[in-house]
Amino acid sequence: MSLPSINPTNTESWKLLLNHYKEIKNLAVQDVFTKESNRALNFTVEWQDFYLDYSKNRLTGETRKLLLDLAEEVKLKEAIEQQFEGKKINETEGRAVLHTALRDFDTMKPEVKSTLHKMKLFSEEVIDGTHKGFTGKPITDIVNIGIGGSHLGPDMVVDALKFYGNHLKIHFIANVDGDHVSETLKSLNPETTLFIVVSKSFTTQETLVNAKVLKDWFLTKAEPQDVQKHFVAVSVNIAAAEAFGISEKNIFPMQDWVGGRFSLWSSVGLSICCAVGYQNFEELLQGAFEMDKHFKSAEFDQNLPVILALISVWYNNFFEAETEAIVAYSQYLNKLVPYLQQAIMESNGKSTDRNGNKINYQTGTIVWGNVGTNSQHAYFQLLHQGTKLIPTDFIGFSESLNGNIGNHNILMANFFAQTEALWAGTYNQDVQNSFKTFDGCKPTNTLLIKKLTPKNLGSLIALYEHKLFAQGIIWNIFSYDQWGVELGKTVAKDTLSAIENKDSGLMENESTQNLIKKFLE
Ligand SMILES: O=P(O)(O)OC[C@H]1O[C@H](O)[C@H](O)[C@@H](O)[C@@H]1O
Repeated sequence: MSLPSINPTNTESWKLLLNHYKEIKNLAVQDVFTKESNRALNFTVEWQDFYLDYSKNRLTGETRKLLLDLAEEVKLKEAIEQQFEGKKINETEGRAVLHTALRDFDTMKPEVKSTLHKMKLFSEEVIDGTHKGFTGKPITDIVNIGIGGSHLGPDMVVDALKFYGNHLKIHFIANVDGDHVSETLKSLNPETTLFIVVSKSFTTQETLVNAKVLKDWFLTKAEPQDVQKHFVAVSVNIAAAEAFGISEKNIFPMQDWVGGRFSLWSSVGLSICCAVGYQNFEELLQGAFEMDKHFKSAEFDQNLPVILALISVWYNNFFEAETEAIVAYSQYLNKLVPYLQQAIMESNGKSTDRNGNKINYQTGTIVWGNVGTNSQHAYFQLLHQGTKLIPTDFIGFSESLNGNIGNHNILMANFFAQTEALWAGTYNQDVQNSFKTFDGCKPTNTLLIKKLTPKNLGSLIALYEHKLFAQGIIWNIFSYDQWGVELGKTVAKDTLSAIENKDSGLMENESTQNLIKKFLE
């Protein structure tokens, strides 16, 4: 059974939404809070430690109803079921999409269970010092070598859960930039460093090149037989990892039904496990599992990922907003946006529909942002008074982790103040100075979460995973392939031969030829 393929613009609800949009697009809706009783509570969803207030949006009860109808008409419910049932919904690659199976503690697949067990035993030995380096010293540093999904997820989570961390220092090498590799090596001692080579395919150029550079560096101080104590791999491609010189017992398997950008829950999360301990890693998974159950079973009008997806479609396809910002008021979530950029933009950056036809409406949004309050002093001017509409998600936590209540109160005062200022602007105020006039009506979703725990982080990540999937279904695209990335990789092989052979003529394009010539000078 394949995913339903329905052009959203042909649905009845889309047509009604178009008319409805015309009616409300120019309304200054700031005063909905005085006009509608219980506006805030009517547009709020409370679930476990999460409180989503989406009342500061340019939508009414009618908008919500029509958007919910749209979700029904494109058969979102059926699509969700197909994903969780393991149907091959990644049709262009003929694969199921089951990152949710990695955290399904009710019916865990045996291969998932055994990999988790292997991760637990290994990480415990590294943390407690039982696992020794080639000179008998315990491990102090871990280097995760991987790129894209084999880097962004672990890097983000290790940083986000720093509070729960132990003595191990985790480093990440993704870029093939040799300067970065050299800078990282400066602080490392081969006797006490563990390298985790993470590549689902074990064919990614950057990762294989970096892994070889690091192995060569290691072998300047150690003997070939010492490699097994210092190099482990995470991959679907066991044979390629073995060919690199890592023995099977040191390879942590993963499955092809786990997409790279959704793989932090798999053995790709080994560096997370080592950084915060297996128990915290399992809680991260538990949090995601809770969100999975919510996504699967909650009515759409109470369903966090579905609500966020529909609001985003409303701005993207009707208001023609091209981008959306995500601003987390927690320094621990410094790397959330780069992580979400891959998850969201690699998934929904598509212009062919599920029937293989060119699409004539907008799909994937451009996602950007940073942490608050830093963002306020950088680009918030554009949110407040620029000409573009930029719907923004605000993510904040009621409790801080280290105390320091004074700072936390100020942080959160800014968090609340911004959504209010963006919404209200100077509406209804007698401002004589046009430069100091703020239109307001700038939409925001506020996600207030009790505390940054591993479990809540797991739920938060899964929330965005499901949001992007729901959007992909509405847009009638395949969210789980990434053919666009492949072309660049192929061309890079040609440019590398042009560079290595010192022959810019190997390239067809005149501009590229000239640039390579200049580079070779
Ligand atoms: O894990 P690997 O096979 O090395 O792949 C790493 C990355 O490669 C490409 O960039 C893909 O587009 C990503 O989705 C993937 O995460």
